[in-house]
Amino acid sequence: YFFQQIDNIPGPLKLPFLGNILALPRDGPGLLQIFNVKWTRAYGHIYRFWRGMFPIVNISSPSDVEAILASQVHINKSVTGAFLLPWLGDGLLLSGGNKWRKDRKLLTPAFHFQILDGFFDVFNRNSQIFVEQISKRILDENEVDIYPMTSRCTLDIICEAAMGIQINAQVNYDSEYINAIDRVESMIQGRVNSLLGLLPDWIYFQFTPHGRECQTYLDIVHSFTRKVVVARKTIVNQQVVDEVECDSGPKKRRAFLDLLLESARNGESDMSEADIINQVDTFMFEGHDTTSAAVTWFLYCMATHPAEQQDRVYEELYECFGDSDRPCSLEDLSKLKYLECCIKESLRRHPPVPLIRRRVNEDVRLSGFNVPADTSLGIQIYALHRNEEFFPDPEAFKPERFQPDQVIGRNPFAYVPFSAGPRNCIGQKFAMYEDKVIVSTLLRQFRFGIDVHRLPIKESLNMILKPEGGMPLLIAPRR
Ligand code: HEM
Repeated sequence: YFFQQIDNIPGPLKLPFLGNILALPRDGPGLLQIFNVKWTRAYGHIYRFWRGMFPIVNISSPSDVEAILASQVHINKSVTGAFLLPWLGDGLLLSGGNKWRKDRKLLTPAFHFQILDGFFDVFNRNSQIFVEQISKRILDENEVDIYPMTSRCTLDIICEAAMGIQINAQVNYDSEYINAIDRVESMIQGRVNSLLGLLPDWIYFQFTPHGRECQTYLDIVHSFTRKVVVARKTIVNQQVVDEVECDSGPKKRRAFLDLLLESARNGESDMSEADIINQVDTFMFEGHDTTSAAVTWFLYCMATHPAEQQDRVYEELYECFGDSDRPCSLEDLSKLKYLECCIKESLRRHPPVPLIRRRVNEDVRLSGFNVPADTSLGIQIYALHRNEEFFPDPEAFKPERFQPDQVIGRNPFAYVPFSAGPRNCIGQKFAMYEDKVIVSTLLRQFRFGIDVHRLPIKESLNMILKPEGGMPLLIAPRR
């Protein structure tokens, strides 16, 4: 019954046992094209393919996306999420059922509006260091690959804001952790879409060179996060907790990690040390790699549209800040309406999370097909955001699509860069504030351009949508 229902859904011809695995390209740009462009054009907004004997159904129409994301039933991750377990464990991103519900409830207060207000000094200080690093680099480099720099800036921010630890990755540039994360991500992606994905973990990690190399990088990542937890635990045990001024007077800023450590210490949660480390691995990854991709693609959009959109954003910033170098506040952000439209349009064209994975918990009808329980689903945000019915001329960068009058009446599930429904991004507000502070600080100081011979920069399908080969930009000081 299961196989028959799946094969009712259109999709590419499959081979016995191997399914379509041999048709999948090895490289990220190739994978992005085949899933989001080639197969979506050939078979429509719902299609199936076979990873060996395991079927995967990819969807990209707003009504199907709504049926899954808005549901309280289909909240578990698909079996392909299991490939991430050796890295992230069952932290918030991968856990399911009651564990996920309990953890989500515990962690939500760490991202409350009033708490986020207290992080502006962290956002501003690190953005300023970013400006200083760029200023140094442009003294003797024509082009600057901005991507590794944004990764270090966002890593510094998540470590300080959420973990309460300063690691100064922007200044001490050689970050073994960032390099290891890059390798782990692309090796996992390489495994999922190749014959290696058909091997169980114990064979893959012990007996294949690919698996052994991946394990080396996983060890680097885990030893880094363990150090972060140990360092913060020492501080929390000494009762040294940062204080910040909030509207309602001085308030304790409870770094996300403090919340985990304190609730475990006071017996308010049953989180073991291993559980805490899984959450830290999850938030360190989700909290820095996504925002760094968002900032990088935004700067790409500005660099490729210098005269119209970039100048208009600068004028808006100038109106708000004039010539001053003062830090950016929450109140300033509410005035930067055009900047917000540009950020949203950049998140549409280049969604940092291009694919969400779910397991269907009970039979569901999608686009007229019965999709049986236990099917692995891929929600293709990248293809969804390029649906011409909702976004005509989808490849064009048109920030006006997000002006209030244009948004009215648009299906809210046509645009979901932060996902939606009960398992939406817990860090959405944090990410938007951080993104706005970083890019507004950079654009107040520099004008961004790009050598036309570099165009287009290819997008690579990984867990995060990354620029293939980096993001070399031409950067000139404004003043
Ligand atoms: C522009 C930046 C960001 C984007 C585009 C983004 C996008 C997303 C998306 C699409 C999901 C759903 C993933 C899925 O269901 O598989 C998600 C989940 C999540 N995000 Fe983000 N994210 C961003 C920033 C952040 C930040 C800054 C944090 C932490 C501080 C964070 C933490 C998480 C966590 C923990 C989840 C899992 C939530 C759950 O399943 O309950 N994200 N994010």
